[in-house]
Amino acid sequence: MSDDILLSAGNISVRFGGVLAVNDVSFDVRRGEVFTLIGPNGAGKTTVFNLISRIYNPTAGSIVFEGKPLTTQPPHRIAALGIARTFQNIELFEHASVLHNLLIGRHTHHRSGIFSEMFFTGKVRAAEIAAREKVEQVIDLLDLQHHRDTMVAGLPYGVRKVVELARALCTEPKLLLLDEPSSGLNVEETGDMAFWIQDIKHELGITVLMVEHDMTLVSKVSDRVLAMNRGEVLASGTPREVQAHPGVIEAYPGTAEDVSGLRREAAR
Ligand SMILES: Nc1ncnc2c1ncn2[C@@H]1O[C@H](COP(=O)(O)OP(=O)(O)OP(=O)(O)O)[C@@H](O)[C@H]1O
Repeated sequence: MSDDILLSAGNISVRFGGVLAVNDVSFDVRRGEVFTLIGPNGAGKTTVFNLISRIYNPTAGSIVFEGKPLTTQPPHRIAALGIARTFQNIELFEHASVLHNLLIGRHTHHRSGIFSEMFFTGKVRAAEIAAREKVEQVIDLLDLQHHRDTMVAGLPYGVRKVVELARALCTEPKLLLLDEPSSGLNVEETGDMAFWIQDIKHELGITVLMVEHDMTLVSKVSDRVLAMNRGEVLASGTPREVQAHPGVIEAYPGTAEDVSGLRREAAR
């Protein structure tokens, strides 16, 4: 596997009873890029995400991360390997402040041994200082200073999405999985989200693998796109190439709006 490939999925399939949710799908995610999975509802995008986070096991195929097989790793090792994710439905501690959520997020992924923690050794102190510094850096990057001491439950939905993104970044991932970052956001908030994703790529150099429906966001931030339908790969390439692909436009029978959105983006 070439050095510039961070994650490689080879001929992966997943079957749930009679449903072949993912059927012989292969793709590579290059270091430093934003790679996006698109496709109509039920295409298999979330299942691919859940394979990478080790929530599911593939029925067939392999996933390799930094040259090592990922599918032999237990789910709790994923964060330590350098993979962080956000969820379609935000998962944060509602009754803790933004700062605490970020510190907890950081802490659960960077544990020292029980002995060092009990005696608060130099190593633990250094880790605590590093955690604080990282959290402050992320608060600055995502412009969350104003909300740092606010309880998550009291924040508007759009800000909570940014906090969830911040929590994932505090673990200093090599690969960030974003599950529908624009879901529930209005147009202006989606524009802000595009801006944060670009900053994460350019300023932190983090590779992003995203599932997203909003084609404006997809076109703005993605280097490459993989379109899926009914568990299979329909097309892959730049956002423009994929959106102009006849099979992709055909696969969006849902609403006229979806299709015209795709055509509009492809024509830009
Ligand atoms: N745990 C499960 N058990 C049984 N079937 C499942 C499970 N997870 C997903 N599926 C099925 O697998 C197929 C792919 O679903 P998946 O959620 O991956 O699609 P998706 O592209 O993420 O869709 P959406 O855009 O609606 O989130 C669907 O037919 C779905 O019903």
